[in-house]
Amino acid sequence: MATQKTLIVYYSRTGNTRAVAELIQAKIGGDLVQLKTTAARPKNYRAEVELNQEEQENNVLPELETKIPNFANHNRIFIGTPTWNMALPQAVVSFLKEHDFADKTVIPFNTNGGYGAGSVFTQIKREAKGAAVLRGYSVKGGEEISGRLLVIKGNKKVAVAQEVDHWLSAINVK
Ligand SMILES: Cc1cc2nc3c(=O)[nH]c(=O)nc-3n(C[C@H](O)[C@H](O)[C@H](O)COP(=O)(O)O)c2cc1C
Repeated sequence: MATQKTLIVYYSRTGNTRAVAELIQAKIGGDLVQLKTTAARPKNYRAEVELNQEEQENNVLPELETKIPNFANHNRIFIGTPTWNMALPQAVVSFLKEHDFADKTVIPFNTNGGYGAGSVFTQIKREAKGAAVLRGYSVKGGEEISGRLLVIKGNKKVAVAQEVDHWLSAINVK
């Protein structure tokens, strides 16, 4: 079997999805990349909720500042994303549309405010054309709406690390 070159790409506003990405990297290695948009996002939560909804409704694809020059060299791509308005943040849609996933293995993961992954896994599956998309992992992260930002830390982080281990074993990813 060809050697696996792993990329762990994630989008994260308040650090929860990043925390999961780091747990995955600690477990199996790989290159860790945070997606950032060229234009600064609103700092204010309500303003981000509104801008995001507008972008989703109008299929706006925010330009990404993050470029991954050696993307083609990776055959295994983890994609981490929060749920925004029960769907993907449009920056993650930009990333999916900008890259060629043919013959790659894609492994999605998600954090959310308690309402679940929404459509993020089905959207990733739809956009990552030609990829084998493995079963994703989803966990409750922050609730910025109630002022809870980064919660995947301390004991919760230990528990999430165990769940990540079980998930990776179950999908046979080493
Ligand atoms: C713009 C925006 C929209 C959100 N929409 C949802 C939602 O529809 N459902 C949900 O469960 N959580 C929602 N959340 C909460 C995030 O999914 C949750 O806090 C997640 O852990 C944030 O990940 P991060 O810390 O990596 O940014 C939303 C957060 C933001 C900022």
